[in-house]
Amino acid sequence: MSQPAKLALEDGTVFTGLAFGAIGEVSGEACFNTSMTGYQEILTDPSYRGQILTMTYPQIGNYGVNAEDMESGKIHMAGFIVREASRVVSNFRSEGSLDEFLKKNNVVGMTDIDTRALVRRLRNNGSMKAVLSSVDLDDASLVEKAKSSAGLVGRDLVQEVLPAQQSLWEEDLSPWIKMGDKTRALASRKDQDLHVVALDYGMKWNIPRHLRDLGCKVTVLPGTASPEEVLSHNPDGIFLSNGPGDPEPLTGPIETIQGLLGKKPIFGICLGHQLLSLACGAKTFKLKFGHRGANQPVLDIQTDKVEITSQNHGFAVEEGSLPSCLEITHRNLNDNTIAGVKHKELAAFSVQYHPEASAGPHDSEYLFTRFRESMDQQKGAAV
Ligand SMILES: NC(=O)CC[C@H](N)C(=O)O
Repeated sequence: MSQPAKLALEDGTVFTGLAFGAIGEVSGEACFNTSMTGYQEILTDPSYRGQILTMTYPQIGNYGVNAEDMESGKIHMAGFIVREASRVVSNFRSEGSLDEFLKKNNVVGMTDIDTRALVRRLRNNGSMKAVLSSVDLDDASLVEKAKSSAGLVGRDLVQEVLPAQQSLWEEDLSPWIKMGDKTRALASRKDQDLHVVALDYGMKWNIPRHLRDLGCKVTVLPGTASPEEVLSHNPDGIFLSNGPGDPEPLTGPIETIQGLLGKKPIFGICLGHQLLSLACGAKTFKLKFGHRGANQPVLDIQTDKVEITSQNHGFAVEEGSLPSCLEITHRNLNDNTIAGVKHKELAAFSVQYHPEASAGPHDSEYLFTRFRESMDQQKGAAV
């Protein structure tokens, strides 16, 4: 029989459920994800650093976990909450249960609360600081801890998930992705005729897998690299990755991007999109409860097509602050916020969502092709 666990929000609400995964206590921002599947990719996405995530889908864990579906080397999120953890793990790819995976990664979890009530509270009142504990079960003490916890705003969380050193990316895109998507338009290329430097702020691994699949050699550098360091690799293009937390305190990476703009084609995803926009003079703001899920509709203004996208962000680029050098290319159709921008004169564009999916639909894969085309164009022009 599991022992009890509690989630306390800074507004004084306390949910009591059962402990799951590791026993312990963590603080973080309470948020929710509306994906029905993909919990392993979500858990290992480094952008969740500092957050306690609740899945809205009521039963999680039924297909287990495996060594292939990792989006980074470990789980970075602070805590994980599900309504019901599947008691049965059944899939031919499964190598273990979600409970064991959480324990192995020392991640505190909880099951058996009314996740609908929690999510409704977060949607109505906004994301909140929270404490999840299976060691302290005193409501007043937990609420106090939630109130005095650090929160996300103004903190540099990227330094906690940065790679220690540069590396050459060597993993291919999973054959399951290609097999599962019969409409997949992208042809795999092995030639590595282009070189991309990926600035890693907590990068999801399916991004360099995609770049490699498009025929790019990918050198991964810590996101704190200087413009000189990046350019010393003589890249054909520069990729700006996703990553955790508030983008505004990341002054070093923003200055680096300013030093790289116009030198080589740039493509940014999520935090990379926010940093590119900040480098061009825009501002970012905190969304009320963020966008997290694999079912977020986005309009590509250029083609007038709607794509269903995978998202995980709590901040966004402020429309009123957009400098005249940037043009809006994509909009989130749930709340009309900016979902993509491009530079009007220089080869630089970015999206607030995740074309690499993992987990989620592959509608937006075309963005990798756009990046490849902008590199091909610039390389062709230079010859
Ligand atoms: N996935 C990401 O890169 C997230 C970006 C940023 N940390 C945000 O929450 O908005």
